[in-house]
Amino acid sequence: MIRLRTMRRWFTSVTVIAFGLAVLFSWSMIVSSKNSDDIKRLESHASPSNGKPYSMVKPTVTDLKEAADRIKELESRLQDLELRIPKRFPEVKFLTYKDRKRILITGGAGFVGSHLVDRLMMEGHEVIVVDNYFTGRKRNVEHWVGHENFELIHHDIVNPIFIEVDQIYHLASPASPPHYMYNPVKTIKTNTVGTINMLGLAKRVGARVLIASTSEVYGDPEVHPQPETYWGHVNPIGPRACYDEAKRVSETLAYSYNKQEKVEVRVARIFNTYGPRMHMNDGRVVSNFILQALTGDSITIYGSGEQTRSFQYVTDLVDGLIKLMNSNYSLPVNLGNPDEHTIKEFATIIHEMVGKKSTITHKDAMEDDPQRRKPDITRATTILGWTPVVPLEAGIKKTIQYFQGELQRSKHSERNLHEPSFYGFTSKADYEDL
Ligand SMILES: O=c1ccn([C@@H]2O[C@H](COP(=O)(O)OP(=O)(O)O[C@H]3OC[C@@H](O)[C@H](O)[C@H]3O)[C@@H](O)[C@H]2O)c(=O)[nH]1
Repeated sequence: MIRLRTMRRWFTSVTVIAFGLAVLFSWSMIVSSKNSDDIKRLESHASPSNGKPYSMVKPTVTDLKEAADRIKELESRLQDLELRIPKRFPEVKFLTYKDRKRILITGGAGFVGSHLVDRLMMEGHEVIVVDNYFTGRKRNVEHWVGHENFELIHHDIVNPIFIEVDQIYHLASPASPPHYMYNPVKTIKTNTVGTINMLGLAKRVGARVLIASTSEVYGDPEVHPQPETYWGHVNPIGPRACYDEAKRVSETLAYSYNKQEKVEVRVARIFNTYGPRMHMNDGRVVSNFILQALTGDSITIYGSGEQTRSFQYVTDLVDGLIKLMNSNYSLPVNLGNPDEHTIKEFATIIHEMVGKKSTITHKDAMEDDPQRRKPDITRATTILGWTPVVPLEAGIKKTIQYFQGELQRSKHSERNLHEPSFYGFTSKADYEDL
């Protein structure tokens, strides 16, 4: 597939260049034949066919000048066309055949998935993204489209897919409460039927699978902070159950395939994560508060604001996911930043950092909203040697800048919305900044 696309790109470029050259060639032929007719006439001192005197043939020089200008114009148009064809990609490492892996990322066009794509691509792996674009966007990965190590497949993993891969990061699922509650049955299908499809694929091709689970498997926890050994406190028929319970089943499926079919599994329990490429309509607290503060709307706290969350920046999560996938550890691992804040405090932080004159207001509490959440990351630290490194302030600063850009873009026309090709890309320099 990758070769076919590369060939198709080359074929298109060659066709465009050939077409341009053909236009140039025919133009110069017309001009030169016209010119040679005139020269012949000049040589034979004959009058032009319209019977005008010899002096009237002189404008051919002007014709030639016009032709030269026209050729220049065509050449520059051709250059413009050529410039559009070859694409500049972020720099990727070269890996030998032995070290390079074929990696499938379900939900790879989403917020977390696309950052993982960037890291794995830059490390020199072959990356295949499968996404149904329910919450993911092509725009998140468009800077890789056309790269020989990259493949983007529009597919819903609720239906089986057959491809040869070494590793599968199974990230596909809506993750924000309003999104997963929007179509609860679909959320359950994605995390159950979709997970079965991925585990089945892993079984057939001998791939290792990492399941993106969640802190929501702990429900409204009665143990604080939450270690992986805690079994959780989930309301099985509440509005969050479609996500919480489906993720719990997803974990159960992983360990059942491991036990019965010897599929190698990894389970990451992901805590609240934020950063660039979050959707403007994501609906989670980080994007809501930043957008409200930037636009001068009221910052809306659901309930008292005494509930707590611990926020991790997306690049820290990506580090943890890659470390976990490549470790020898198969039990669940919490990935989150233990820096805990009440939602009230968080509203004040955003309010101060954005520096606009929004007011902070309260709305009704969400049903079954977990009251305290903070990961115990002892396991990740001791087994993976992983700890989050991005401080809240640095991460929020980057996220504010990103949403400022999004607001600017949404003011522009639809055509401009698709212009920047390195959208939300975290370069090496950006990592050093954090
Ligand atoms: O505008 C808002 C949005 C949210 N909130 C509150 O902020 C807290 C965090 O809410 P979010 O919607 O960001 O995320 P939640 O913690 O409820 O769920 C998240 O948990 C971890 C991940 O697996 C998922 O991304 C998501 O399910 C909640 O207490 C919520 O009620 C507000 O006060 N105002």
